[in-house]
Amino acid sequence: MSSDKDSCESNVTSSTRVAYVYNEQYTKLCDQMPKIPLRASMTHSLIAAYGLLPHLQVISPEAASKEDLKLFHSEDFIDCLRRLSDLDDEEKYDDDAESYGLMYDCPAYPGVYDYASAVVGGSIAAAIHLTEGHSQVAVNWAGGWHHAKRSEASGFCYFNDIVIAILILRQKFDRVLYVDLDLHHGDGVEDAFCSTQKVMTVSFHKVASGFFPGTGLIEDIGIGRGRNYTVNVPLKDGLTDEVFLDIFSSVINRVHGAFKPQAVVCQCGADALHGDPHAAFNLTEKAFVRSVEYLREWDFPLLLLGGGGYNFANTARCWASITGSLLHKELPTDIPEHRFFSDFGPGYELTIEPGNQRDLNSEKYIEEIRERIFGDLENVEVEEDGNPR
Ligand SMILES: O=C(/C=C/c1ccccc1NC(=O)c1ccccc1Oc1ccccc1)NO
Ligand SMILES: [Zn+2]
Repeated sequence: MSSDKDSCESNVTSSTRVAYVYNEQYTKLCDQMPKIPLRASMTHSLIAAYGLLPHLQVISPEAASKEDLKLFHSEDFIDCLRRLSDLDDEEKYDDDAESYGLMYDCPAYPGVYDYASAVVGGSIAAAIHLTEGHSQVAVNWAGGWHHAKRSEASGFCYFNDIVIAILILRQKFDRVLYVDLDLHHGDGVEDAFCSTQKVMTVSFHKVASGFFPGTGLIEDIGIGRGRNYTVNVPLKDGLTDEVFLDIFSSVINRVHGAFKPQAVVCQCGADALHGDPHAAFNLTEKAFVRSVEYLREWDFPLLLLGGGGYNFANTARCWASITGSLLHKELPTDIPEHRFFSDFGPGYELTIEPGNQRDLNSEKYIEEIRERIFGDLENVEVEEDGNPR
């Protein structure tokens, strides 16, 4: 029985409610990630400054247990990260560190285990919220670490919260679709599910010689039973909102028709935005907002995660815009006064200017990859009851 609160609250049902992973300690932990200092707080503060919190169902996460982490990661890798995390910086790395990727891009800084297991706990809480039917959409902007492998940290990713969240969704949903919007190929998630028909991974990313991680070529379509259930959309520098949304909508439309997903996970890595130090694509927040709106129209349980994004103000702009769109709230263009207001200069506006780099994605190139992917998807046929034809 709804109380006499204003009407917009009373007709919030599980199908319109948006779950939002947050608590103060969680955000403070995520702020400590050396590559993205304070980004978690900047994102949360902007969402709060736009008055969105009262319309969200805030879910407070607990750190993932070792059992949770073992759903995907090897025990020796987990133990190594735990051990190195407890050392202070002066201690020398043990020689295992390198074999587990815990050097260079993924230093095992003090407390990294607490950060990485907290983030997995956030994505687990969001996934469970969806399997229990409490809401149709759940968001963990601190998650999305798509490069982490079973026994190896990679590309600033320690534990793969996405793979573990998908495994939890699979406990209830027979077919789960994973969509990766990050500038980089979602290799860790693709590797985890490349040989199964139960999870289709679709990654849109930059491919160029020497660009990390170097995988995600159009001819990589999965192996064994999973053949044709991996989709890679390799793109070039200068990508615009229009070209992206055109290839995104046509590919996702075919994926939907062929794979008939019952739940969707979307990684919204914001390093594909104009203004990111990777300086690759010309995208604005509109590419992300419209992509998520497209996925939302199917009205399947939808889990949204963050990921890359190293222009922190633009990343906050993008994820706040998506959050507002999920709530059908038009956010005023002027950034509201809040703790990080000064980071949003010189324009202090929510919208991101499109980049003007030359678009190397010719129409011919886009048509070639679209036709190739459509052809591969012709081989995907699932029965409504989930068995392959
Ligand atoms: O964002 C990523 C991975 C990025 C990455 C992985 C391995 C090696 C290099 C990487 N990228 C960079 O270092 C990189 C390249 C250009 C501009 C900013 C970059 O990141 C940062 C991020 C924060 C601080 C310094 C550098 N995956 O989604
Ligand atoms: Zn990235």
